[in-house]
Amino acid sequence: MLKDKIIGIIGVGKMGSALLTGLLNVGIDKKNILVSDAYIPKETVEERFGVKFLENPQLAKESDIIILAVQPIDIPECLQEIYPFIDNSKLIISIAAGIKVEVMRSILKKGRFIRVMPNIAAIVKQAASAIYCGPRTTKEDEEIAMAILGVVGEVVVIHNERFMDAVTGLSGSGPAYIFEVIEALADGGVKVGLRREDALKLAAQTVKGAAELVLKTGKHPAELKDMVASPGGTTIYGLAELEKRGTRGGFIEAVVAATKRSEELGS
Ligand SMILES: NC(=O)C1=CN([C@@H]2O[C@H](COP(=O)(O)OP(=O)(O)OC[C@H]3O[C@@H](n4cnc5c(N)ncnc54)[C@H](O)[C@@H]3O)[C@@H](O)[C@H]2O)C=CC1
Ligand SMILES: O=C(O)[C@@H]1CCC=N1
Repeated sequence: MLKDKIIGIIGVGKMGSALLTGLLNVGIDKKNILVSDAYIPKETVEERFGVKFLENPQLAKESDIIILAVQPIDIPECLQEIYPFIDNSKLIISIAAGIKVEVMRSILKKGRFIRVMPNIAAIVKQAASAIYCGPRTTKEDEEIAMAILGVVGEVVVIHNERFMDAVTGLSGSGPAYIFEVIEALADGGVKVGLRREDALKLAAQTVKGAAELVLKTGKHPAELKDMVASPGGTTIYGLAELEKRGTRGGFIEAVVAATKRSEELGS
């Protein structure tokens, strides 16, 4: 389905380059991918990825699918640049936090829009992504977005755009929360005498293993937690410390705050 389309990626920073690498890794022909970036030099991009580098307007003209992978603040300028080359045959997929389909539509007037939210684990093909298909998109458009995001991880479809901000607060920003957890667990390990490298490996693998258990068993996390905590054992003492410090409430409020910020970015 993607093989006969020209895919243009605007912005090849952290997320744009992860998507580009994912597409190349599943065998999309380099000739069918175009990229642009306002700051990363053409030579650097062409040498690193072997794909054609164009300015934004030319990229928009030549692409069937345009992926916007710039910061939210840069979206309006990008859209102004590509405006003359957008007609209803173009599918525009934005990964920008907060930017609503209607905002893009109001600038470009034409085109079909899909708003998506992947996360940084796209770099290792373990992203948790959500997609929202705007009005006038087709079933094929949805399948295309699923296929593109699918090259970097798991994808869910969201049917109400309002919840894209919630996705952003949870899984879009979420890896950063978990990196702090991993760092803190490793620090704890170092405090009780482990070597830093061992502590970090054990902490990261612990998070990965716990996540796999939730995903593969389908059990509620509380049930899995109970499987770890033996009566009068070590785990319940650790958990009691987390409860004293309101750790669970902290994570809940982190998601709420990031969701609100996503809403602000879009207003
Ligand atoms: N970093 C993350 O974990 C995630 C980021 N996002 C979203 O992805 C988007 C990109 O984020 P990152 O890749 O982290 O940012 P980044 O800063 O690494 O990359 C953005 C790229 O856009 C380029 N750029 C800026 N203005 C441009 C223009 N007018 N034309 C062409 N290129 C331009 C920059 O030179 C840069 O290379 C943002 O909108 C962000 O909200 C979504 C999910 C996760
Ligand atoms: O922090 C941000 O705004 C972006 C969106 C989700 C993850 N990073």
